[in-house]
Amino acid sequence: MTILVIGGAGFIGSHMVKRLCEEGESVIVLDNLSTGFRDAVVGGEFIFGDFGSRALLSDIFRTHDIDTVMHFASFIQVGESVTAPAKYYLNNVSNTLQLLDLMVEHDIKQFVFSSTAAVYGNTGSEPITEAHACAPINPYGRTKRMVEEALEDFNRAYGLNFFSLRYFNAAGADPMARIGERHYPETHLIPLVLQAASGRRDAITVFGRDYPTPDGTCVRDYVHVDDLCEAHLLAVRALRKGHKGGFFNLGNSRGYSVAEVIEAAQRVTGRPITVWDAERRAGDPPVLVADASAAVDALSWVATKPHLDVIVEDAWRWERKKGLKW
Ligand SMILES: NC(=O)c1ccc[n+]([C@@H]2O[C@H](COP(=O)([O-])OP(=O)(O)OC[C@H]3O[C@@H](n4cnc5c(N)ncnc54)[C@H](O)[C@@H]3O)[C@@H](O)[C@H]2O)c1
Ligand SMILES: O=c1ccn([C@@H]2O[C@H](COP(=O)(O)OP(=O)(O)O[C@H]3O[C@H](CO)[C@@H](O)[C@H](O)[C@H]3O)[C@@H](O)[C@H]2O)c(=O)[nH]1
Repeated sequence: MTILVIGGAGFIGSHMVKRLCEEGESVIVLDNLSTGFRDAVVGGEFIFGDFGSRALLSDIFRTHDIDTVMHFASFIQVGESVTAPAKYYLNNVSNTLQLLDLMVEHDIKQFVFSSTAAVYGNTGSEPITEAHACAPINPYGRTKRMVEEALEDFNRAYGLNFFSLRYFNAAGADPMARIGERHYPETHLIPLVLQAASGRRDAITVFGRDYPTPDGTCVRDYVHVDDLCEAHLLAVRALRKGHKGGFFNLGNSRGYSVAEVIEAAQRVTGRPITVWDAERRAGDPPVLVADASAAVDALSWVATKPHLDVIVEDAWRWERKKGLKW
C-alpha cells in the first residue's frame, strides 16, 4: 500500500515524507514546486507536476497501489488570498474537488487533509474546540472550510473517510536541520524573528501592542512540525483500521504572545534582536489557542515538543545551517 503525499516538497509535507519513509511506508510525492523545493524531499518517489492535472492524477492512481492520499498542497498566505482570491479558490478548492472526485473514481477511500485554525474566524480567548462555529474571515480560511464541507458530503455519499487536521501555528524544523521552513516571502513570526537574530533581517516588527492580552501582543498556539506529522501518521493508521476520521484541532493548548516568542528567540540564540513596533496587521485575531483534546483522545496523540524554546531551538538550527541557498 502506497501513500500519495501531495505538496510533499513544502514545509510541512517534506517533514511528513521524511517521517513516512523512516516508518518504512511506500511514498509517492506529487509537487509542482510552486512554493516547495525538490531538495526538501528526502525520500519516496518524486513526481513533478500539478495536482490540478486530471490526466496526471488519473495516471498516478492507475499505475500505483495507493490507499491513502495526504494533501498538503495549497496556497497559504492570508493577505494574498484577499487580493488574489481566484488563485486560492482555483488551487485550494477546485483542484481539491477534482482530486476527491478522482479518488472516488479510483476507489481510494482514505484522505488526510491540511486544514487550519483559520476556519474558525473570530474567536474569544478560550481554547477553541471543534464544536466552535466555523465562520472564516478571509478567503484562505473559506477555501479550507469549503473543502471540509465537501468532505462531509463525500463521506456520506461515497464512503470516503477523512481526517481534516486543523493546525494552529506550525513551526520548528527537523532537529538535525536537514529540512525546515522555507516560505518566500516569509510571513510567519518564528522564522522572521530568527532571521532578525541571524542578521538576515534588520529587525522584527511587532504588529500591534494594543490587543486585549496580558502584554498587549497577539497570542498563538505554536506546534512543532514533527508533532503535526506524528498526528498525521496516527491518522493514517487509524483510517487503515477503519476509523471514520473527522475534524481535529492540532495544537499544544498553550498560547504564547508575540513578545514571549521574541524573548524565547533571544534566550535560545543569545543574540540581541531589534524590535520595531507597527500597527495591527489586518485580520489578526487577538488570541488563537487550540483545545486539542479530541485529537489526543481519538488518536492517542502526544505532542513531544510542546515547549516554545524547543520549537525555537530547532528552527534556529535550521536558520543557521551553513551552505543553505536562501
Ligand atoms: N504553515 C502553517 O502554519 C500552516 C497552518 C495551518 C495550515 N497549513 C496548511 O498546511 C499545508 C502545508 O503548508 P506549508 O506551510 O507546508 O506550505 P508550503 O507552501 O511550504 O507547501 C505547499 C506545497 O504544495 C505545493 N503545491 C501547491 N500547489 C500545488 C499544485 N497545484 N500542484 C502540486 N503541488 C502544489 C507547493 O509547491 C509546496 O511544496 C497547506 O495546505 C496549509 O494551508 C499550514
Ligand atoms: O513579522 C511579524 C509576523 C507576525 N507577527 C504576529 O505574530 C503572530 C503570528 O503570526 P504568523 O506567524 O503570521 O501566523 P498566523 O497569522 O497566526 O497564521 C498561521 O497560523 C494560523 C493558525 O493559527 C494558520 O491558519 C495560518 O495558515 C498560519 O499562517 C500574529 O499575531 C502576527 O500579527 C508579528 O508581530 N510580526
